[in-house]
Amino acid sequence: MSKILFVCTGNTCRSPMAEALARALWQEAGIEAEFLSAGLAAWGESPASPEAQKVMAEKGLDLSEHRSRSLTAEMVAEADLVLTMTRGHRDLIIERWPQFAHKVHTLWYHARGEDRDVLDPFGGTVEEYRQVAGEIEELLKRILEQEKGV
Ligand SMILES: N[C@@H](Cc1ccc(OP(=O)(O)O)cc1)C(=O)O
Repeated sequence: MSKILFVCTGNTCRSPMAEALARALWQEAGIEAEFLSAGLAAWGESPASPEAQKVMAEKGLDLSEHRSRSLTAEMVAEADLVLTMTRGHRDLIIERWPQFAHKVHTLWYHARGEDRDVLDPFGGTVEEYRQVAGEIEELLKRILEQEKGV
């Protein structure tokens, strides 16, 4: 079973939403995979931001149990694929652990081959979070289609 790790900065907004959305999409498609998320600058064990929780709840997904975690070498080593929200995140991971460079990509690049970032909604409005969640969901659907060989 493949293991996909999503990485952002704080692990309270983008990567927890990506993790929850991916789990739901893959489950719906009947494809087994394991998902987790972490942050490069995660602070303690913080819950997902209230806006992220709200936007996920609108989609029937529960982020209330989420607690932020810092990315570790072990997490990267154990993942089959590491998808980052920005090129900066990708570059930092590769700088820290060059031996895993082959499996670290941005979400945008892996989904669409484009050098773009999923920008940080931290401090933004719920509508901004909704847009970011929509962007992440579209990119995940593209990856899922590729996995299904569509
Ligand atoms: N800006 C935050 C850190 C932070 C940054 C980004 C952020 O969003 P995400 O979880 O999507 O990286 C969350 C938290 C702070 O000052 O503590």
